[in-house]
Amino acid sequence: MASNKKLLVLPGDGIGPEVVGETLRIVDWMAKKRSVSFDIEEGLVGGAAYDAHGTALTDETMTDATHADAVLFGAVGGPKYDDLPFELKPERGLLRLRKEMDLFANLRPAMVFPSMVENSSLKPELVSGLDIMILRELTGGVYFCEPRGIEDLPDGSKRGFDTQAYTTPEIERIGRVAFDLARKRRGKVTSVEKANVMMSGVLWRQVMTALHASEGEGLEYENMFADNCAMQLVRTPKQFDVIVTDNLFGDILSDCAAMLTGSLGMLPSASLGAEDPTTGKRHALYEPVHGSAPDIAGKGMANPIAEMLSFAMLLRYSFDMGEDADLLEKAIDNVLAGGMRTADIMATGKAKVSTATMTDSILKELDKLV
Ligand SMILES: NC(=O)C1=CN([C@@H]2O[C@H](COP(=O)(O)OP(=O)(O)OC[C@H]3O[C@@H](n4cnc5c(N)ncnc54)[C@H](O)[C@@H]3O)[C@@H](O)[C@H]2O)C=CC1
Ligand SMILES: CC(C)CC(=O)C(=O)O
Ligand SMILES: [Mg+2]
Repeated sequence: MASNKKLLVLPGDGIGPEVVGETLRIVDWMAKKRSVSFDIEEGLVGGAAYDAHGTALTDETMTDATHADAVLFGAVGGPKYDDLPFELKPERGLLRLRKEMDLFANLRPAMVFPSMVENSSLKPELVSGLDIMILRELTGGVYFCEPRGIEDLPDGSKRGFDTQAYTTPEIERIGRVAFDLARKRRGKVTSVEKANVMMSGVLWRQVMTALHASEGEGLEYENMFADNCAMQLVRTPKQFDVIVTDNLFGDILSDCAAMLTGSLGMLPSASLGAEDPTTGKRHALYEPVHGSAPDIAGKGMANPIAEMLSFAMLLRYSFDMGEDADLLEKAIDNVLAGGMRTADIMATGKAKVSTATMTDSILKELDKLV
Protein backbone atom coordinates (compact mmCIF):
# COMPACT_ATOMS: atom_id res chain seq x y z
CA MET A 1 0.00 0.00 0.00
CA ALA A 2 1.37 3.44 -0.93
CA SER A 3 2.30 5.59 2.03
CA ASN A 4 1.21 9.20 2.29
CA LYS A 5 4.61 10.11 3.74
CA LYS A 6 6.85 11.27 0.92
CA LEU A 7 10.51 11.25 1.80
CA LEU A 8 13.22 12.54 -0.51
CA VAL A 9 16.65 11.17 0.39
CA LEU A 10 19.71 13.14 -0.76
CA PRO A 11 22.89 11.36 0.44
CA GLY A 12 25.40 13.73 -1.24
CA ASP A 13 29.16 13.25 -0.95
CA GLY A 14 31.92 11.82 1.24
CA ILE A 15 30.48 10.19 4.35
CA GLY A 16 26.98 11.46 3.37
CA PRO A 17 26.03 8.24 1.54
CA GLU A 18 27.57 6.13 4.33
CA VAL A 19 25.61 7.68 7.20
CA VAL A 20 22.42 8.00 5.13
CA GLY A 21 22.73 4.34 4.07
CA GLU A 22 22.93 3.26 7.71
CA THR A 23 19.97 5.49 8.61
CA LEU A 24 17.90 3.90 5.85
CA ARG A 25 18.38 0.58 7.66
CA ILE A 26 16.61 2.22 10.63
CA VAL A 27 13.88 3.47 8.28
CA ASP A 28 13.45 -0.14 7.04
CA TRP A 29 13.22 -1.35 10.60
CA MET A 30 10.52 1.24 11.33
CA ALA A 31 8.56 0.00 8.27
CA LYS A 32 8.79 -3.66 9.35
CA LYS A 33 8.40 -3.39 13.10
CA ARG A 34 6.35 -0.22 13.61
CA SER A 35 4.31 -0.20 10.38
CA VAL A 36 5.72 3.24 9.63
CA SER A 37 6.27 3.30 5.92
CA PHE A 38 7.47 6.05 3.68
CA ASP A 39 7.39 6.60 -0.08
CA ILE A 40 11.11 7.01 -0.57
CA GLU A 41 12.73 8.67 -3.55
CA GLU A 42 16.46 9.16 -3.81
CA GLY A 43 18.25 12.02 -5.59
CA LEU A 44 21.67 13.47 -6.25
CA VAL A 45 23.03 16.61 -4.63
CA GLY A 46 26.40 18.32 -4.31
CA GLY A 47 29.44 16.83 -6.02
CA ALA A 48 27.48 13.68 -6.91
CA ALA A 49 24.95 15.80 -8.84
CA TYR A 50 27.75 17.83 -10.42
CA ASP A 51 29.47 14.66 -11.65
CA ALA A 52 26.23 13.39 -13.21
CA HIS A 53 24.63 16.62 -14.44
CA GLY A 54 27.16 19.46 -14.22
CA THR A 55 25.21 21.23 -11.47
CA ALA A 56 25.04 20.73 -7.68
CA LEU A 57 21.25 20.47 -7.82
CA THR A 58 19.03 19.94 -10.87
CA ASP A 59 15.68 21.72 -11.22
CA GLU A 60 13.99 18.29 -11.09
CA THR A 61 15.52 17.46 -7.71
CA MET A 62 14.64 20.94 -6.45
CA THR A 63 11.01 20.32 -7.47
CA ASP A 64 11.04 16.87 -5.83
CA ALA A 65 12.26 18.49 -2.61
CA THR A 66 9.45 21.05 -2.56
CA HIS A 67 6.89 18.27 -3.16
CA ALA A 68 8.27 15.94 -0.48
CA ASP A 69 6.87 15.91 3.07
CA ALA A 70 10.45 15.83 4.31
CA VAL A 71 13.98 15.65 2.95
CA LEU A 72 16.66 13.51 4.60
CA PHE A 73 20.04 14.98 3.66
CA GLY A 74 23.59 13.65 4.13
CA ALA A 75 26.44 16.07 3.42
CA VAL A 76 28.06 17.72 0.42
CA GLY A 77 31.51 18.84 -0.68
CA GLY A 78 35.04 17.55 -0.89
CA PRO A 79 38.53 18.38 -2.15
CA LYS A 80 37.73 17.03 -5.64
CA TYR A 81 35.51 20.08 -6.16
CA ASP A 82 37.77 22.73 -4.58
CA ASP A 83 38.71 24.35 -7.89
CA LEU A 84 35.22 24.59 -9.35
CA PRO A 85 33.80 28.07 -9.98
CA PHE A 86 31.91 29.34 -6.89
CA GLU A 87 28.41 28.89 -8.37
CA LEU A 88 29.09 25.24 -9.28
CA LYS A 89 30.48 24.15 -5.91
CA PRO A 90 28.66 21.25 -4.18
CA GLU A 91 27.69 23.50 -1.24
CA ARG A 92 25.58 25.65 -3.63
CA GLY A 93 23.16 22.72 -3.96
CA LEU A 94 22.42 22.75 -0.25
CA LEU A 95 22.17 26.54 -0.12
CA ARG A 96 19.65 26.48 -3.01
CA LEU A 97 17.52 23.88 -1.20
CA ARG A 98 17.50 26.00 1.95
CA LYS A 99 16.63 29.20 0.07
CA GLU A 100 13.99 27.88 -2.32
CA MET A 101 12.26 25.81 0.37
CA ASP A 102 12.46 28.89 2.62
CA LEU A 103 13.94 26.81 5.47
CA PHE A 104 14.62 29.82 7.68
CA ALA A 105 14.70 28.04 11.05
CA ASN A 106 17.57 25.64 11.70
CA LEU A 107 17.24 23.80 15.01
CA ARG A 108 20.57 22.42 16.22
CA PRO A 109 20.12 20.71 19.60
CA ALA A 110 23.26 19.88 21.57
CA MET A 111 22.56 17.22 24.20
CA VAL A 112 25.01 15.10 26.11
CA PHE A 113 24.03 11.46 26.50
CA PRO A 114 24.90 10.36 30.07
CA SER A 115 27.51 7.82 28.95
CA MET A 116 29.16 10.38 26.66
CA VAL A 117 30.13 12.84 29.39
CA GLU A 118 33.70 11.54 29.33
CA ASN A 119 33.94 12.17 25.56
CA SER A 120 33.44 15.91 25.86
CA SER A 121 36.50 18.11 25.68
CA LEU A 122 35.18 19.85 28.83
CA LYS A 123 35.17 18.64 32.43
CA PRO A 124 32.30 16.24 33.23
CA GLU A 125 30.59 18.62 35.67
CA LEU A 126 30.37 21.31 32.96
CA VAL A 127 28.54 19.11 30.44
CA SER A 128 26.71 16.47 32.46
CA GLY A 129 22.98 16.86 31.67
CA LEU A 130 23.66 19.53 29.03
CA ASP A 131 20.67 20.24 26.77
CA ILE A 132 20.81 23.42 24.71
CA MET A 133 19.18 24.46 21.46
CA ILE A 134 21.02 26.60 18.95
CA LEU A 135 18.49 28.21 16.62
CA ARG A 136 20.25 29.44 13.50
CA GLU A 137 18.64 31.76 10.95
CA LEU A 138 19.25 29.84 7.72
CA THR A 139 18.09 31.77 4.66
CA GLY A 140 19.51 35.26 5.19
CA GLY A 141 22.71 37.00 6.16
CA VAL A 142 26.11 36.79 4.60
CA TYR A 143 25.63 33.34 2.98
CA PHE A 144 22.97 34.79 0.68
CA CYS A 145 23.22 38.58 0.47
CA GLU A 146 24.38 40.45 -2.62
CA PRO A 147 26.60 42.06 -3.63
CA ARG A 148 29.53 39.75 -3.22
CA GLY A 149 32.47 39.00 -5.40
CA ILE A 150 36.16 39.40 -6.05
CA GLU A 151 37.10 42.57 -7.93
CA ASP A 152 40.34 43.87 -9.43
CA LEU A 153 41.78 47.00 -7.89
CA PRO A 154 43.75 49.68 -9.78
CA ASP A 155 46.97 48.75 -7.98
CA GLY A 156 46.74 45.20 -9.41
CA SER A 157 45.59 43.61 -6.14
CA LYS A 158 42.13 42.15 -5.60
CA ARG A 159 39.28 42.78 -3.14
CA GLY A 160 36.95 40.00 -2.00
CA PHE A 161 33.66 41.09 -0.43
CA ASP A 162 30.39 39.75 0.95
CA THR A 163 27.31 41.49 2.32
CA GLN A 164 25.69 40.86 5.67
CA ALA A 165 22.11 42.16 5.91
CA TYR A 166 18.94 41.32 7.83
CA THR A 167 15.47 42.84 7.59
CA THR A 168 13.01 43.35 10.45
CA PRO A 169 10.64 40.56 9.24
CA GLU A 170 13.55 38.11 8.91
CA ILE A 171 14.62 38.79 12.49
CA GLU A 172 11.08 38.73 13.85
CA ARG A 173 10.18 35.36 12.33
CA ILE A 174 13.26 33.60 13.72
CA GLY A 175 12.74 35.41 17.05
CA ARG A 176 9.20 34.02 17.28
CA VAL A 177 10.50 30.49 16.73
CA ALA A 178 13.04 31.05 19.52
CA PHE A 179 10.33 32.17 21.95
CA ASP A 180 8.08 29.22 20.99
CA LEU A 181 10.93 26.77 21.55
CA ALA A 182 11.87 28.35 24.90
CA ARG A 183 8.26 28.09 26.12
CA LYS A 184 8.44 24.31 25.60
CA ARG A 185 11.87 24.12 27.25
CA ARG A 186 13.33 26.00 30.23
CA GLY A 187 12.06 29.46 29.28
CA LYS A 188 15.29 31.27 28.49
CA VAL A 189 16.41 32.94 25.23
CA THR A 190 19.88 34.33 24.50
CA SER A 191 20.00 36.42 21.33
CA VAL A 192 23.48 36.56 19.82
CA GLU A 193 24.97 39.13 17.39
CA LYS A 194 27.74 41.71 17.25
CA ALA A 195 25.77 44.93 17.74
CA ASN A 196 29.00 46.58 18.94
CA VAL A 197 30.56 46.48 15.46
CA MET A 198 27.94 45.48 12.84
CA MET A 199 24.88 47.48 11.71
CA SER A 200 22.95 44.27 11.00
CA GLY A 201 23.74 43.38 14.63
CA VAL A 202 22.37 46.73 15.84
CA LEU A 203 19.06 46.07 14.07
CA TRP A 204 19.02 42.41 15.22
CA ARG A 205 19.36 43.52 18.87
CA GLN A 206 16.70 46.28 18.56
CA VAL A 207 14.17 43.99 16.88
CA MET A 208 14.76 41.04 19.23
CA THR A 209 14.58 43.23 22.36
CA ALA A 210 11.31 44.81 21.16
CA LEU A 211 9.90 41.39 20.22
CA HIS A 212 10.71 40.08 23.67
CA ALA A 213 8.91 43.06 25.23
CA SER A 214 5.80 42.55 23.07
CA GLU A 215 5.62 38.75 22.66
CA GLY A 216 8.03 37.20 25.13
CA GLU A 217 6.04 37.46 28.33
CA GLY A 218 7.30 35.17 31.06
CA LEU A 219 10.51 34.34 29.23
CA GLU A 220 13.96 35.17 30.52
CA TYR A 221 15.83 37.10 27.82
CA GLU A 222 19.36 38.41 27.25
CA ASN A 223 21.46 39.86 24.42
CA MET A 224 25.03 38.62 24.01
CA PHE A 225 27.90 39.38 21.64
CA ALA A 226 28.90 36.40 19.48
CA ASP A 227 32.55 36.35 20.61
CA ASN A 228 31.47 36.31 24.25
CA CYS A 229 28.94 33.56 23.45
CA ALA A 230 31.70 31.37 21.97
CA MET A 231 33.68 31.83 25.19
CA GLN A 232 30.63 31.23 27.44
CA LEU A 233 29.83 28.02 25.54
CA VAL A 234 33.10 26.50 26.65
CA ARG A 235 33.11 28.17 30.10
CA THR A 236 29.62 27.34 31.43
CA PRO A 237 27.49 25.88 28.64
CA LYS A 238 24.64 24.95 30.97
CA GLN A 239 23.78 28.66 31.44
CA PHE A 240 22.05 28.49 28.00
CA ASP A 241 18.66 27.18 26.99
CA VAL A 242 17.82 28.57 23.51
CA ILE A 243 20.47 30.55 21.63
CA VAL A 244 19.05 32.41 18.62
CA THR A 245 21.49 33.85 16.13
CA ASP A 246 22.19 34.61 12.48
CA ASN A 247 23.33 32.28 9.72
CA LEU A 248 27.10 32.71 10.08
CA PHE A 249 27.34 32.85 13.89
CA GLY A 250 24.91 29.90 14.12
CA ASP A 251 27.09 27.84 11.80
CA ILE A 252 30.20 28.49 13.88
CA LEU A 253 28.65 28.27 17.36
CA SER A 254 26.94 24.96 16.59
CA ASP A 255 30.20 23.29 15.49
CA CYS A 256 31.63 24.57 18.76
CA ALA A 257 28.66 23.12 20.70
CA ALA A 258 29.26 19.78 18.96
CA MET A 259 32.45 19.23 20.92
CA LEU A 260 30.55 19.70 24.18
CA THR A 261 28.60 16.56 23.24
CA GLY A 262 31.70 14.57 22.32
CA SER A 263 31.85 14.79 18.51
CA LEU A 264 30.54 16.56 15.45
CA GLY A 265 29.31 13.10 14.51
CA MET A 266 26.66 13.36 17.26
CA LEU A 267 24.85 16.59 16.30
CA PRO A 268 21.59 16.47 14.31
CA SER A 269 19.58 19.33 12.86
CA ALA A 270 16.18 20.21 11.47
CA SER A 271 15.73 23.00 8.94
CA LEU A 272 12.11 24.12 8.93
CA GLY A 273 9.98 26.50 6.89
CA ALA A 274 6.85 28.33 8.01
CA GLU A 275 3.71 26.30 8.67
CA ASP A 276 1.03 26.65 6.00
CA PRO A 277 -2.01 27.83 8.02
CA THR A 278 -4.48 25.90 5.86
CA THR A 279 -2.72 22.53 5.54
CA GLY A 280 -0.59 22.69 8.71
CA LYS A 281 2.33 21.42 6.58
CA ARG A 282 5.75 22.96 6.19
CA HIS A 283 8.86 22.34 4.14
CA ALA A 284 11.52 20.53 6.12
CA LEU A 285 15.01 19.15 5.58
CA TYR A 286 16.91 17.11 8.15
CA GLU A 287 20.69 16.92 8.11
CA PRO A 288 23.58 16.35 10.49
CA VAL A 289 25.57 19.42 11.51
CA HIS A 290 28.75 17.86 10.14
CA GLY A 291 30.05 17.96 6.58
CA SER A 292 31.26 15.27 4.17
CA ALA A 293 34.39 14.48 6.27
CA PRO A 294 36.71 13.67 3.33
CA ASP A 295 39.45 12.62 5.77
CA ILE A 296 37.48 9.53 6.82
CA ALA A 297 35.18 8.95 3.82
CA GLY A 298 35.17 5.41 2.44
CA LYS A 299 36.84 3.95 5.53
CA GLY A 300 33.72 2.69 7.31
CA MET A 301 34.57 4.79 10.37
CA ALA A 302 31.99 7.60 10.23
CA ASN A 303 29.68 8.01 13.18
CA PRO A 304 26.11 7.53 11.85
CA ILE A 305 24.43 8.87 15.01
CA ALA A 306 24.06 12.54 13.90
CA GLU A 307 22.22 11.36 10.78
CA MET A 308 20.06 8.95 12.80
CA LEU A 309 19.20 11.64 15.34
CA SER A 310 18.29 13.90 12.38
CA PHE A 311 15.88 11.15 11.28
CA ALA A 312 14.46 11.13 14.82
CA MET A 313 13.85 14.90 14.45
CA LEU A 314 12.17 14.17 11.10
CA LEU A 315 9.78 11.72 12.77
CA ARG A 316 9.00 14.24 15.52
CA TYR A 317 8.71 17.50 13.56
CA SER A 318 7.37 16.41 10.16
CA PHE A 319 5.18 13.44 11.11
CA ASP A 320 4.27 13.98 14.75
CA MET A 321 5.71 10.54 15.53
CA GLY A 322 7.23 11.45 18.88
CA GLU A 323 6.97 7.91 20.26
CA ASP A 324 9.01 6.46 17.39
CA ALA A 325 11.55 9.27 17.71
CA ASP A 326 11.84 8.60 21.46
CA LEU A 327 12.33 4.89 20.76
CA LEU A 328 15.20 5.52 18.35
CA GLU A 329 16.85 8.00 20.73
CA LYS A 330 16.50 5.49 23.58
CA ALA A 331 18.12 2.74 21.48
CA ILE A 332 21.06 5.05 20.68
CA ASP A 333 21.37 6.05 24.33
CA ASN A 334 21.43 2.38 25.43
CA VAL A 335 24.00 1.36 22.82
CA LEU A 336 26.30 4.21 23.87
CA ALA A 337 25.78 3.28 27.51
CA GLY A 338 26.79 -0.29 26.59
CA GLY A 339 30.21 1.01 25.46
CA MET A 340 29.94 0.98 21.65
CA ARG A 341 32.00 3.74 20.09
CA THR A 342 32.94 4.77 16.57
CA ALA A 343 36.48 6.15 16.31
CA ASP A 344 35.48 9.82 16.82
CA ILE A 345 33.94 9.07 20.23
CA MET A 346 36.40 6.43 21.37
CA ALA A 347 37.38 6.45 25.04
CA THR A 348 39.41 4.12 27.22
CA GLY A 349 37.73 0.82 27.98
CA LYS A 350 35.19 1.13 25.17
CA ALA A 351 34.67 -1.05 22.08
CA LYS A 352 35.75 0.64 18.86
CA VAL A 353 33.34 -0.30 16.07
CA SER A 354 32.71 0.51 12.42
CA THR A 355 29.81 2.56 11.07
CA ALA A 356 27.91 -0.62 10.12
CA THR A 357 28.52 -2.36 13.45
CA MET A 358 27.21 0.69 15.31
CA THR A 359 24.01 0.41 13.25
CA ASP A 360 23.81 -3.37 13.87
CA SER A 361 23.88 -2.68 17.61
CA ILE A 362 21.24 0.07 17.40
CA LEU A 363 18.96 -2.25 15.38
CA LYS A 364 19.44 -5.04 17.95
CA GLU A 365 18.62 -2.59 20.72
CA LEU A 366 15.48 -1.44 18.88
CA ASP A 367 14.40 -5.09 18.66
CA LYS A 368 14.89 -5.43 22.42
CA LEU A 369 12.90 -2.29 23.18
CA VAL A 370 9.71 -3.25 21.30
N1 LIG B 1 25.92 20.37 5.55
C1 LIG B 1 26.94 20.08 4.75
O1 LIG B 1 26.80 19.38 3.76
C2 LIG B 1 28.28 20.58 5.13
C3 LIG B 1 29.29 20.40 4.23
N2 LIG B 1 30.56 20.77 4.57
C4 LIG B 1 31.58 20.48 3.55
O2 LIG B 1 32.24 19.27 3.94
C5 LIG B 1 33.59 19.29 3.48
C6 LIG B 1 34.54 19.00 4.63
O3 LIG B 1 34.46 20.04 5.58
P1 LIG B 1 35.19 20.07 6.99
O4 LIG B 1 35.47 21.46 7.30
O5 LIG B 1 36.29 19.05 7.00
O6 LIG B 1 34.04 19.65 8.04
P2 LIG B 1 33.46 18.20 8.40
O7 LIG B 1 32.30 18.45 9.28
O8 LIG B 1 33.20 17.42 7.17
O9 LIG B 1 34.63 17.48 9.23
C7 LIG B 1 35.28 18.07 10.35
C8 LIG B 1 35.95 16.99 11.19
O10 LIG B 1 34.94 16.24 11.89
C9 LIG B 1 35.03 14.87 11.57
N3 LIG B 1 33.66 14.35 11.41
C10 LIG B 1 32.62 14.99 10.83
N4 LIG B 1 31.55 14.21 10.81
C11 LIG B 1 31.89 13.05 11.39
C12 LIG B 1 31.20 11.83 11.65
N5 LIG B 1 29.90 11.65 11.33
N6 LIG B 1 31.87 10.83 12.25
C13 LIG B 1 33.16 10.98 12.61
N7 LIG B 1 33.88 12.11 12.38
C14 LIG B 1 33.25 13.13 11.77
C15 LIG B 1 35.79 14.79 10.25
O11 LIG B 1 36.41 13.54 10.09
C16 LIG B 1 36.73 15.97 10.37
O12 LIG B 1 37.89 15.58 11.06
C17 LIG B 1 33.79 20.67 2.86
O13 LIG B 1 33.63 20.55 1.48
C18 LIG B 1 32.67 21.51 3.46
O14 LIG B 1 32.27 22.60 2.67
C19 LIG B 1 30.87 21.29 5.79
C20 LIG B 1 29.88 21.48 6.72
C21 LIG B 1 28.50 21.19 6.45
C1 LIG C 1 26.50 25.18 3.18
C2 LIG C 1 27.25 24.50 4.31
C3 LIG C 1 28.46 23.82 3.75
C4 LIG C 1 27.63 25.49 5.39
C5 LIG C 1 27.77 24.83 6.73
O1 LIG C 1 28.84 24.60 7.23
C6 LIG C 1 26.58 24.48 7.45
O2 LIG C 1 25.49 24.84 7.04
O3 LIG C 1 26.70 23.88 8.54
MG1 LIG D 1 28.69 24.15 9.36
